[in-house]
Amino acid sequence: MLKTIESKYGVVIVAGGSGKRFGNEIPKQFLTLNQYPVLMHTIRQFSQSIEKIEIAVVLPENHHETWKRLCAAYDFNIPHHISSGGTERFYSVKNGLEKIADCELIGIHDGVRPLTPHKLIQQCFESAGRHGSCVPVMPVTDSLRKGNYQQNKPISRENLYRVQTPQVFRQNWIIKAYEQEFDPAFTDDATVLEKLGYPVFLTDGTEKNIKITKPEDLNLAAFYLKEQHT
Ligand SMILES: Nc1ccn([C@@H]2O[C@H](COP(=O)(O)OP(=O)(O)OP(=O)(O)O)[C@@H](O)[C@H]2O)c(=O)n1
Ligand SMILES: C[C@](O)(CO)[C@H](O)COP(=O)(O)O
Repeated sequence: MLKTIESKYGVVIVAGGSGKRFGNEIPKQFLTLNQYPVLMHTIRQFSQSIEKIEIAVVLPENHHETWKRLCAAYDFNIPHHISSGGTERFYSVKNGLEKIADCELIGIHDGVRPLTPHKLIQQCFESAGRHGSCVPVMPVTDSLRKGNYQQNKPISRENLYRVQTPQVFRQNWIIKAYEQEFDPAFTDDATVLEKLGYPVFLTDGTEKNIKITKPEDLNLAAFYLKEQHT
């Protein structure tokens, strides 16, 4: 557990999406993974990593009742604020940020990354405390080609990274960044921050920090959890 002493840390956990690529009627963040809904695993990882962390959870507008029912059914009582998702992840993050009071650092995390290790969460907050921002990444390991099936060419994978969350920032930087107009080039929070010229510091992520995007990812997450307990 990272003890925050006088500093205050917060996290916005975005779970306001509908999960089109997963293709299930109930969005993937509410599906069961090893006895608990995905989103409960995610929230628990943060509450167990950082002492007294303030948590804001963003849910689809039409699923507040679903979440209320799940919290009651699972006796889930980790304190958290709730807000509603927007049409883009950008707007969901913006809504979540409004719920977090004054603090030094804010993390932003995908609700569908339920296996983020405590150590990685702590590493991102510690590093953002030193550098102002911190984003976990994994080096690309496959060979890469750019183009289409008929015409394509190899491109170097040197210095290319896959980006994960939690992405952690000084609160005043990220609040200011999210005051910008939405830009389709905003694919994560680091892209929002750096449009204002703030530096993005990287740290090593982990393969286990998977994002549940398609049904096979839920199976992989279950496999990782089983492995952890054997
Ligand atoms: N308007 C949105 C879109 C996404 N998210 C959240 O951002 C995280 C990463 O997004 P992704 O995996 O793309 O989730 P979905 O948008 O739900 O999936 P899809 O793109 O397949 O529809 C998820 O926790 C998702 O709930 C959100 O809060 N609000
Ligand atoms: C924020 C993110 O998880 C970093 O990899 C990713 O950009 C989310 O992308 P998605 O297209 O919304 O899944």
